[in-house]
Formats: sequence, structure tokens, C-alpha cells
Amino acid sequence: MSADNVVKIPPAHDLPTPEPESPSIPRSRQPYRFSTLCATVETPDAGHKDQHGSSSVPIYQTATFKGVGGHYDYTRSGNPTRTHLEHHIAKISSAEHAFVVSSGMAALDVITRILKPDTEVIAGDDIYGGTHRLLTYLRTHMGVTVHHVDTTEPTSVLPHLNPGKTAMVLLETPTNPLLKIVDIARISALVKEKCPDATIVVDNTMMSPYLQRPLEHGADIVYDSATKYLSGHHDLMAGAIVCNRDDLAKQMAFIINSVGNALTPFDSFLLLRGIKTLAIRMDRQQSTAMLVAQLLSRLGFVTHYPGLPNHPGKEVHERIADGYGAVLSFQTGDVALSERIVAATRLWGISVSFGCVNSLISMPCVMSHASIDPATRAARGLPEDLIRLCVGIEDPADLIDDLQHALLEAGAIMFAANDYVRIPNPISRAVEKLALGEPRRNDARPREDREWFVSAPGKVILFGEHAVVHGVTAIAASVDLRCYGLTSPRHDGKLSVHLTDIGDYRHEWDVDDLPWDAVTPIPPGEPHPDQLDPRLMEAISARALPPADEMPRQTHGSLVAFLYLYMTLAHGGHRPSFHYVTRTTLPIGAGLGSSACYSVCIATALLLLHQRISVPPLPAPTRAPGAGDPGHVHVSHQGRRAIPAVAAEEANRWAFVAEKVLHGNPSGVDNSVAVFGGALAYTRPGFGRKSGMEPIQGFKSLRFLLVDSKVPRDTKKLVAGVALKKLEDPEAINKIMDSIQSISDEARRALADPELSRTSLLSALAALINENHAHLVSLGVSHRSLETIRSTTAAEQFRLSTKLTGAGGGGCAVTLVPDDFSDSSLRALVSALQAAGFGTYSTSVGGSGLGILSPYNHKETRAPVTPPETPAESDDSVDGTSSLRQYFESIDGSTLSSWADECGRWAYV
Ligand SMILES: Nc1ncnc2c1ncn2[C@@H]1O[C@H](COP(=O)(O)OP(=O)(O)OP(=O)(O)O)[C@@H](O)[C@H]1O
Ligand SMILES: C[C@@](O)(CCO)CC(=O)[O-]
Repeated sequence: MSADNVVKIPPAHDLPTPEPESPSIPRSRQPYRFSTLCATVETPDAGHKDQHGSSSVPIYQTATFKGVGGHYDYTRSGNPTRTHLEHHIAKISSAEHAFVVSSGMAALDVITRILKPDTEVIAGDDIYGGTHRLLTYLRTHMGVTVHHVDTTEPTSVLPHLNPGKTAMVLLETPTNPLLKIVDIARISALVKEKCPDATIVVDNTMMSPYLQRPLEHGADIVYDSATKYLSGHHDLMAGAIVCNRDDLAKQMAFIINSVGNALTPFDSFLLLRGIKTLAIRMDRQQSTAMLVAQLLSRLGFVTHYPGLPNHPGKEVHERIADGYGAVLSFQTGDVALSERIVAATRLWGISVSFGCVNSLISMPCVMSHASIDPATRAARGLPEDLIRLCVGIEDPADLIDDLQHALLEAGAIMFAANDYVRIPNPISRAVEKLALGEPRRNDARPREDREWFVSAPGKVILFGEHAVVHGVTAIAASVDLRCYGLTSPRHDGKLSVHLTDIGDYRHEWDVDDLPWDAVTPIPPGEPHPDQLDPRLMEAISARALPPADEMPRQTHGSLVAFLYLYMTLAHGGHRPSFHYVTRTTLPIGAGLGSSACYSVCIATALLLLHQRISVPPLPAPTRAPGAGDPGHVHVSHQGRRAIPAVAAEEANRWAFVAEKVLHGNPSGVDNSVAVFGGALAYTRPGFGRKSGMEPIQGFKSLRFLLVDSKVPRDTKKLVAGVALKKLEDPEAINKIMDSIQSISDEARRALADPELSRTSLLSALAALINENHAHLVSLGVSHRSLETIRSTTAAEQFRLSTKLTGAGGGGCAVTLVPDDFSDSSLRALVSALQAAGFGTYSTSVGGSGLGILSPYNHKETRAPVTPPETPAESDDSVDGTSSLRQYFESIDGSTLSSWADECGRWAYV
């Protein structure tokens, strides 16, 4: 018998993998590994066995099939090439069912056709532009409500879960193009607990089934744009859907057959061929992606890639996925610079899409995500300057070479000291130039040789504390109690901090001894990631400070925040040596935002010292007309609005980072008020509401009495306590949050209503104060002492409304004092409160925010008005002239504010 005529009996194992003709050593059978599964295409069943034994699945390029009652009749409903492909995809995805359709968007279309009108979908806020467009269509044409939330925070879905209504939760991880990580396992569990009927859908395109199989983590349906990694060659469009639930599979099969968008036989053949090399392509692509990400991060670009050690979602990603993928993105800080880089590459093709064997470069905001309008892109934090890189299989050295050339040609990096180094962001340089003017030739002194004197106000929250952490609007205003910070240069390589208000505590470090190996510096103009860097936090606590219990209470957090910012902001080897002194007129830890104004002061001082922000000279003061001089009238209040918005926003961003260190999960309201001053309605982003700050008029005319219970408490613990309560009983707590939102809305409307009489406004606010306090009691953040303050102020002879303010648990209460409340009654109330051991502050609200004594430079501004009584110590002098330091450290607290005001002309936000 010729060899051709030998009938081979297929081996009796799960997959028809070629076996050696005569196995010499019997071996136990392992399930095949992924790349073996990819390379071996199985015949679905005996009915599909090819009559000629073809080793590749043939293309059944036919629309119809002859006969009646056979396997197939019409290619829209079924085709053998497609059946092989679907079987293959089900196998590599560990799924029961798979379908292939004409594109990734067609896959999502099939899936979302399961939705009925008047149901609700929750989706991420950093999703693919096409997905966003389809969801918008469903919202506007199909009566489906769509909530976009920050799915990187699993609990952000909770407020939107609506049993009976929530029909689908649409997730994508890593997100495209910011590579944020979504914990699909955690979200699936949270959703299923409250809305068991909701379908969890995951777009797995960025990972492919090789790196992530979401069905194993609670997803019901997973889809891939198979145009990307599954096919790998950008020569076809296809979408793949997999699921394990028979009911969902049945519905989707019906839809695909009805609308006729199943994949064509030829494309099915091509896709089947592409999948055979999925694992080997992906291995190469992701190992090069890691090299590219490391290069960009080392050069100092903000780089988004889950494989980098400082990626905030790394840990979650590693739990749910087997690799980091081959897409990464980075920011340059300047749209025009990004455009030049993209245009200067040769090997990296400018193209939308990803997953191809060829490397691609794009700017999502002008390409793949252009269908999302610019305002929405901005609201979702999608930077316009973002460049996305999709790494292919070319030689890594060529790819890196080409990228470095493009960065060089575009002016983003330069070659210095035998290596490429980042050129500081041209925008910040331009802003600095504008602000300071060109450096004067005769002033050779380095910038850090001047003192910087900064200050920021505390705040009072009238409505919405705690709830604001969970996305509710808070109404708050600055108070005229301030924190001050002064830097004076040192020339001995040391850094020292003096916290005069907390046990007069001092600490000093050798700059070079700080744990620099643990820091990932953030280049100028670029944002800090959402989460603090745990490595740096740990290194500061362990290596730069004594154990927390060996330091005075409260100082540990303040110093960690200071060093965290000092080290993260240091760049280009610039590590200034200076002394920082802080003083405050606010009670610390009492609910008036002491941590936020401390944070704003250190952030501003450090940004100035690290030369990341600058303050333009103040306009000329009023000058009387004289001979040949028409004179000048200076009309602004001090230097109000003299600090440019870019500098204020940067200070606010970094103050928020310091607040995170001190606070855990701050909403951002305190630092925003401390920077911008005035009165604000503040809503934090990420909770599906319109976020941001809106100035509130009318607030300034209100009179408040602040009463300090003097009961110490810790905002961090109180905020964490409310979060825990919310996790335990989300329904009840969300109800309270909704009620507080209505209170803030009501107050905002009342304050803005010109028709409302003053009396009606005051009585409305008083009622809302009582209502808000009752909700805070239900959140468990009041305290006996606060209830005593409330009952004292509400007593028959006063009848005033009071609520706790800030984090509660002790701290301060705020009492609204109506216009007709007499001075004598106020005096009586203050005496009653003081007799009970409480502290009182009558303060005006709505004043200036961040202030910088500008520019405090002894050459340019007059010396402090109070003349020195003793000669300055040598390290207390700036450029041979006496500095502010000795006055600042020693002046009596009651005169601190007026002394500071008189030190020179302040620039304010
Ligand atoms: N002048 C200061 N010097 C040094 N650290 C300060 C200063 N003011 C505040 N802090 C830091 O802020 C912490 C107090 O923050 P906390 O958030 O508990 O209170 P708060 O900000 O006054 O109240 P709330 O957040 O309710 O408005 C202190 O423990 C300390 O670490
Ligand atoms: C309790 C809280 O709402 C106000 C603290 O002043 C916390 C915050 O918003 O960060």
C-alpha cells in the first residue's frame, strides 16, 4: 500500500494537533498552551471534516448552498469557513460561543441591540471614540440613558446602578488611549450584587484573548475589534464576540442573521490565518512596547503604560491580565510639539487603529477620538497633546532610533552629556518668558537666591462637605484667616523646614541624602498621576523621617507632603537648598481647611523654587501726573488677578497632590477655595455630573460666626469613615448624597436669584443649614460638642441656625448671622460660647485666594516696613540685605496678617 493510501486514525485527544508518527516516550497530556491553541485550527465536528484533507481551511466563497436540510443554505446565516473561525475563537477565548461580524463596531451594534428603550447603560469615560458615538446614538434615538463614569474607580458605578433599569455595563481595560486600568472583576461583582440582570460587556481589543480573558473575571459578553491584534495585518475589518451564556448567544445569533453583518468567507479565512500568529506577534510587540515606554519615561515625558512601575493601575492590571500589551501613550505638554513629532517619524506610520505588525503613531484627539467633541474630551481629561504609539514587530532598535530622531527633529529632546535629554516644555518656557521678561544681563544671580513669601486662605463650607467627596456639589468660601510660607535660600546643600504652629517643629535634611532613587520626577507642565506614588511615600517615611510615633502628632503628614512635592517637582538635576517656615492664623485640624492652605503654600513655594511657575511684575502703582507725565491710576484691589491663571491652576493641581498625602481622598474643594478665593460651587469630576467650579456672587455679604469646639479630629479618618458607610449601605448613603445635592442646588439658586428678598434668602439659607446638618448627623460625622454649639446658638434668645463645617467629628461649626442680629446679641452669644470653652471667630468670607509677595527681591522692592531691630544673621540675609525670616518667625500671631500685608505688594489670584 502506498503511503498516500494509508488511512490515518486521528489521535484520541481533544485537538487534532499533528502527533509524531511514532512517539518514543509516552508523555502525560497537558492542556495545550496558548500559542499552540492559536496555531492549530480544529475541525468543529465530523460534519466539517474536509474531504481532501486540506491543511488550511478552504474559503467557501459562495452565497448559497445547494439542497435542502443540509448544514448550510445561505452565507448570511452560516458558512463553513466562518464556522471554523468562530470555533477557533471560542477555543482560544475559553468561551462556549463565538460570533464574527463585519467590524468591531458591528460587534458592539449586535450587543447593544439587546437593549430595550428606557433602560440604562453605564460606560467608562475614557472609551474609544466610535463606542462613544454609538452610545450617543442610542441615547438620542433609542431612549437609552447612558452614564459615563470614571470606571477606574470601581465604586463610581454604584451611584448609577438602578435595579430594574441598569441593563448593561460597558467596560474597556486598559482604556484607549490613556491606558487607565479598570478592575473588571470588582465592578462585575459590585454590579451583579445590586443589578443581577445587568449584562457586563468588555471591549477586549487592547489585550486580545492572549493577554486577557474577561469571561474569567465576571464579564457576560466580550468583544474584540478583530481588525486589530486578532488579524494583526490591517488587511481586513472584523469584530469577534464571545460569551458563555446560551440566552445571550441565542439573541446575538438572531440579530446577526437578521441584520446580515456576519463576516464574509474571504475575511473569515484571512482572520483565521492571522490568529495563528497572535501569541508570537504579541510577545514581540509588547516587549518592544516596554522598551519604548521606559525610554519615554526616562526622558521625562508623562508616559501611560501599565508596565511602568509608577502606573497607578499596575497592580489591578497584573491581577486580571497576562501582559501589558503593545499600545502606550505619552504627553509632550504642547500640541504643536506633538504634531511635529508625529510628522517627523518615518518607520512609525501615521494611522488610526492599532494591533498591526507595523508600528503606528497617532494623536487621538485629532484622529481616533475626534468624534468626541473637544469640550467632552477636556472634561474627560483627554489631553490634546497626547501621542499614541502602537508598537509593531519591526526590530526594536529601528523603532527606538526612529522615535528618538523624531523627538530630536521636533525639538522635544536634545543630545547632551552623551545622552538624549528632554528640552523643557516650550509652553512653560514661553509663559515664564512672558511673565518675567528676558533675564536681565546684569542680574547673574540664580533665581533661587531670592525669598518667596506666599499665603493662602482657609475656607468655610456652607453646604456639601463629605458629600462633595462623592461627587455632590459643595458651596464654600474663603475666610480671612490665612496660612503663610516663606522660603529663604541656603548655600550648604541642606533643606530645612520649620513648622511653627505644630510644636515649633524643625527638621533638616542633606538634599543629597533624600531617597532620590525612589522618585519618578514629573516634568514641568505635566500632571501628577491620579494616585500617589506608593514607592516614594514609603521611601520618605522609611528613609527621610523618624518613625511617625517619634514625631509630634500632625508633623509627620506635613513633612511627608512637603518632601513628596519637593522631590517630585525636582527636575533636570535642579535641587534647591533652602529653608521653609510656615505660620498660620487658622486653627489647625478644625474644619477650616488648614491642611489645604498649608498644601497651597508649599505647592506654590516649591513650584516657584523649581522654576515651574512665575509671577509677572505687578502693574505700576498709582502715580500722580507730573510735568510731561500723564500719571497712572492703579485700580485693582492690591494685585488681584496678578497671578496668571496658568500659575494658579498649576499651584492648585500640586496642592491637591499634597492634600492627598495629608487627607487620603480629598475632593479638591478646600485647595480650590484656597487658591481661587471668593465663593465657589465646586463639583469634583468623575461622578457623571457637570464638574468644575462656579463662582458664587452674593456670598460675601453674608455674616458668619465660626465656633471652634476645640475637639481634635482627623479629616482623613472621617472621610474614610463615610466611604466605608457608603460601601456598606450604598442605597441609604446615596439617598443622603442626593438630598445634599438638592440642598446645594437650592442654595445656589437662592443666592443667584435677584427677585428673592434678603429676608427670604436668609431664612431659606437658615433652613437649608439645619437640613444639611441633619444629613451630616446621619453620616455619623457630628459630635456632642457640635450639638452643644448648635443648641446654644438656637436658644430662644438667639434662634440662629448652625451646622458643622468641614469634616466634623469636632472641629468647627458655622452659624449664619442675619443682618438684623444686633451687636449686643452677638456679644452675648460669643460670651456664652466662650464660657462653655469654645473658641469663636467672626470672619469675613469671600476674600482673596493664593497670594505671592511679588517679586520679593530686595533689589527690586522696598525692604519690610518694620525695620530690623537686630542685625540679620548671616544665613538670614538675602543678597546682603536682611530677609523677612526673623520677623516672620517671631512676630506675634495677632499682628501676623497685618505685618505680612505691609511687607510689600502682594499679587493675588
Ligand atoms: N500650619 C500648618 N503647618 C503644618 N502643617 C499643617 C498646618 N496646617 C495644617 N497642617 C497639616 O494639616 C493637618 C490638618 O488637616 P485636617 O484635614 O485634619 O484639618 P483641616 O484641613 O483643618 O480640616 P478640614 O479638612 O475639615 O477643613 C495637620 O495634621 C497637619 O498635618
Ligand atoms: C470633609 C470634606 O468634604 C471637607 C473637608 O474640609 C473633605 C473634602 O472635601 O476633601
